[in-house]
Amino acid sequence: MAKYKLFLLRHGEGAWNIENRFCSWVDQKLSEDGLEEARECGRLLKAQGYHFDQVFTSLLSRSVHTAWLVLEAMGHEWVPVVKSWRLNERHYGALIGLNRAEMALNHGEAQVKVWRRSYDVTPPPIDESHPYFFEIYNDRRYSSCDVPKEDLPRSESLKEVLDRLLPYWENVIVPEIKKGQTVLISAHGNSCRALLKHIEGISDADIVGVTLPTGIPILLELDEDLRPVRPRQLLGDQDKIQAAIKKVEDQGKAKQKDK
Ligand SMILES: O=C(OP(=O)(O)O)[C@H](O)COP(=O)(O)O
Repeated sequence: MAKYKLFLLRHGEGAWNIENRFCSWVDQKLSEDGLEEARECGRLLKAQGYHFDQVFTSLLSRSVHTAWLVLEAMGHEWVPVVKSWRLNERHYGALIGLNRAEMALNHGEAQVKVWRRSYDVTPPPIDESHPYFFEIYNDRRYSSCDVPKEDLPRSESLKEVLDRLLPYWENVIVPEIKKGQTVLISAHGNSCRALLKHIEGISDADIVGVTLPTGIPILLELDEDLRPVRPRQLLGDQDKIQAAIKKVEDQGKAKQKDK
């Protein structure tokens, strides 16, 4: 018997999703399609009769903006939105800004899949010679985190994402859920994958096969210990959802041309 409902959402398409570049901690905005995906997500949730008491986002604009558009489309702009770097996308280190299809040509599709989807492989760290280093670390949003700026990640495996996300999940989000609040987490492909791995107990090997599309709400029905009582549900048209997942998987193919 489900006691709680939890919703996870990867933000709508961002500008660098279109360019097929690793975006990660670079603060790209939603594309026109991404804005519409977020609104459509809100309309769908409203039509299905859902509502939220609390929304959690990362510090990155694309997840915040997605949450705002979802709430606006639901007519629930008043719902509190709480932000933390701990829900940020995985830090892709020195890979940030690189084009996945070009990387697949240079390093092979298998290596790109390891970088993108493996559990415990950490990409090379970003350093001051990287074109986006100062844009990220000089940004004021990282001045008031719960760790000093110097201790923020310079690159992360999915495991390291889970390590920094878990304290926030356990200490901030779980208590809200256990109070009976219906929570939406508007985050990113890999921060949502890390949380799914934890909640669903997905193995290190099987998480490689989990890819999340943009703008599709994921409903988790949980028991009193926050364990799933049935498989996750990706809400919406199932053919479109499968096509959207394939689109994300195909980003790592060498032959793929940018839009
Ligand atoms: O910024 C990113 O994800 P996001 O679009 O969910 O924020 C990453 O670049 C996702 O890349 P990946 O799908 O190769 O893991």
